[in-house]
Amino acid sequence: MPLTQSLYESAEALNEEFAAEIAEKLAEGIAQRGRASLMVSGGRTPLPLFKTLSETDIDWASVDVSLVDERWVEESSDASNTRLVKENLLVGKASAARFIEIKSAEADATDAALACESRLSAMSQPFDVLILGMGEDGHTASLFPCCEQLEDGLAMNRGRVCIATQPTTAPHQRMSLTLPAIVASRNIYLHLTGDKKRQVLEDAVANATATEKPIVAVINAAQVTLKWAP
Ligand SMILES: O=C(O)C(O)[C@@H](O)[C@H](O)[C@H](O)COP(=O)(O)O
Repeated sequence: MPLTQSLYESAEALNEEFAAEIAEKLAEGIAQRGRASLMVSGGRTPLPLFKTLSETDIDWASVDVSLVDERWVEESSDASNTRLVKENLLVGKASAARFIEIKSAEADATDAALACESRLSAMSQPFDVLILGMGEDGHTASLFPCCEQLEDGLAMNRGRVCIATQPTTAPHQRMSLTLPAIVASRNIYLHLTGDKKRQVLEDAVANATATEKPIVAVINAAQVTLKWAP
């Protein structure tokens, strides 16, 4: 599948145009199906986009928001993607959106995966807009090249929407959407900033297998739009 590339001169330009495009796709979903779904990634890259989106005119009361992946930590932790989203996206105009929690009280995310799938099933699926990030090791969502659960995460025929993963090269157990749940989404974006990540992506697409660099699994299976700025 081809990777559509939207390259911007600055992160500010990217945020403005990307937020407007997300607004348009969510409005389409609401017009056609009554509600729309927005799946976001955590990490540092989306922070300025969250701020722009939170002030964008969208019928937020008709939007369900959740996470592509979560670190299995308390919401009070700085590493919590839930906290990041609640403090930076679900504020201002976007505070009217409904947030579907990925994290729950179980100590081990493995014991929480089926209940998490059931909460996500309340959202309009396939997801209208899904935004991925990527690590410099080629992981996306919490599908890490090093994790034992990668085969399960990439399997297209096991009927799973999310699984627990345990990276060995990054902290925290995770909950992650699986490849089939990601690639079923209506509009899939890969949001990257900086030359280094663009180089990692180019090298991965040219030279790596899906298990070596899981971002390749997504690009091979779906139409993905890269949103990149320096
Ligand atoms: O919770 C997470 O860790 C993610 O959702 C993860 O997949 C992230 O998108 C990449 O690790 C990039 O992270 P940065 O944006 O911080 O570089």
